[in-house]
Amino acid sequence: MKLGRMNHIGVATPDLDASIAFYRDVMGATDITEPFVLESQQVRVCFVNTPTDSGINGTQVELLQPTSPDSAVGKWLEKNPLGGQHHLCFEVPDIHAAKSEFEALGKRVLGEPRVGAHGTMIFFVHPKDMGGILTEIMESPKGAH
Ligand SMILES: CC[C@@H](C(=O)O)C(=O)SCCNC(=O)CCNC(=O)[C@H](O)C(C)(C)COP(=O)(O)OP(=O)(O)OC[C@H]1O[C@@H](n2cnc3c(N)ncnc32)[C@H](O)[C@@H]1OP(=O)(O)O
Ligand SMILES: [Co+2]
Repeated sequence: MKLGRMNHIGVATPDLDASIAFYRDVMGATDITEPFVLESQQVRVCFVNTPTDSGINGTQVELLQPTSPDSAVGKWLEKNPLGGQHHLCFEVPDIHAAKSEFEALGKRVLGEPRVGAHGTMIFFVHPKDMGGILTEIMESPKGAH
């Protein structure tokens, strides 16, 4: 696996609107997307866009509020009620090649690739195989490579 761009840091929150206010009022974020529900992951989600020198394509903070207590984020919040860093997401050019490479290294890929919040395919690798960090692998948007 060749490490790609860090696309986003997933942050779980019990209150998405309060987290949006925090990033806007405390952190000075000026570009926060409208929240939407992603049923497949049982989350309400939005992105805090961080600026870069060139002004484009900064790493995002992905704010996640569970829509069900039985979801992955819901269960995580049960153990971490204040919320916090939930996962890191790296881009790859080819999602299926990346999956095969992780599996060949004995890493547990959690389910089949599916469409993520950016409209490209994603999968997750088990935190216990990744130094304690739940890792999301995301196919880059077309034209990024
Ligand atoms: C918005 C859409 C999408 C995107 O496009 O960006 C997303 O980001 S969706 C994000 C939410 N979806 C997911 O997280 C899916 C993948 N996650 C899972 O499949 C599960 O959460 C899990 C990682 C397999 C854990 O589930 P489970 O085994 O049922 O929970 P446990 O509580 O028993 O955990 C076992 C073990 O792992 C530790 N753990 C769990 N989650 C994390 C985490 N986020 N980071 C680090 N470690 C984690 C947990 O503490 C347990 O450890 P021990 O207590 O030592 O046993
Ligand atoms: Co994510």
